[in-house]
Amino acid sequence: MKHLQFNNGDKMPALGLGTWKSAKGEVYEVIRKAIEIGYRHFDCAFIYGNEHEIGQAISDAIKNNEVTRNELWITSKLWNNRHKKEHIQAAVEVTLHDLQLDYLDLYLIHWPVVHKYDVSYPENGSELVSLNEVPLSETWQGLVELKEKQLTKHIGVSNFSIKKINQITEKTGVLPEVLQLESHLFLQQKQILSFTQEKGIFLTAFCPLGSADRPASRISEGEPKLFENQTIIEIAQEKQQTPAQIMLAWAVNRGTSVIPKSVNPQRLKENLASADIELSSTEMAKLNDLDIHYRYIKGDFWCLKGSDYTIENLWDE
Ligand SMILES: NC(=O)C1=CN([C@@H]2O[C@H](COP(=O)(O)OP(=O)(O)OC[C@H]3O[C@@H](n4cnc5c(N)ncnc54)[C@H](OP(=O)(O)O)[C@@H]3O)[C@@H](O)[C@H]2O)C=CC1
Ligand SMILES: O=C1CO[C@H](CO)[C@@H](O)[C@@H]1O
Repeated sequence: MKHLQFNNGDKMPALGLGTWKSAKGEVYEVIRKAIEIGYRHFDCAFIYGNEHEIGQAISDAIKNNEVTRNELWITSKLWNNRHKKEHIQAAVEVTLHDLQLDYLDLYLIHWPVVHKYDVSYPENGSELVSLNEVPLSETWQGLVELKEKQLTKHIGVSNFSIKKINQITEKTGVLPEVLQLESHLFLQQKQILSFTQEKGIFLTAFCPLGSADRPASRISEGEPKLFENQTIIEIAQEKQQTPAQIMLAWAVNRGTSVIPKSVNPQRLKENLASADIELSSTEMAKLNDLDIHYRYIKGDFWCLKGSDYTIENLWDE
């Protein structure tokens, strides 16, 4: 498995398993199967509501000598209602308890958005808290301290713009090690990728297959579908691979890590195998031309009337 190597020698496997929407009652078997077929990188989050079951699967696989803790790369994320400095350590401790781990490999700030403490999903602007009140640099400093306490080996951010990364870095003097964001052939994030490469930040691509199983409320009518794209289909046919494998191989071939979600044993295998597919410079050039800057996870659900969050200041575009 290709990997991204950190300054201290730690290696993040280039292809990991996404776990958003992997349902309780189902995800235990999925994780056991994934470990059996060779997955070593798992992308989790408190808000996915399934860390307890994932933890049980990891713990059982370790007890059963199928894998060691050292061989695994486990990411989790701080939810938006725990951004205040006094809440951060307790939040990671809940995640560590649920995952049955002593440390995470990577902990991320999930969104540059703050909710009130008892609000998981805000329904109106009064349930959101301004970044002027709880600045991202305060939350980032909290993650820096978690790393110092060895509760996580690496720290990073998710859904952050270049401007927000610069802000937290200037305030704390500490650069994120990883930026996780939506990236796929229709949203290639070329400017952010060059910024991160210049700074030595690794990029992890989420929704690499277009996230077709998102909640219906987050699907826009007539949105472009990666699986219907002719260039992807033709390259897949020529190489005798599947379209999903071409989408994932593109992400790995351009030096990012990528975290497709699946609960289907056949697709788990297919996706894992894509990390070893080499694409020629001609194939990469054709795929690089498919960018249409189309975002599936729009973030408009945070931009509620009565709050100061807007699409413009969320993405800084
Ligand atoms: N930081 C953040 O804010 C976010 C992080 N994420 C992370 O990224 C992960 C991936 O993103 P996600 O939104 O799940 O979407 P993906 O782009 O990974 O797509 C998942 C969908 O694709 C299907 N699928 C998987 N493999 C194949 C295949 N080989 N062929 C055809 N269909 C396939 C899955 O179905 P099936 O399961 O039935 O195989 C599911 O319906 C998440 O699970 C989560 O861990 C996602 C969104 C936001
Ligand atoms: O990671 C993600 C998927 O689930 C979350 C909660 O619904 C999303 O908001 C987020 O983008």
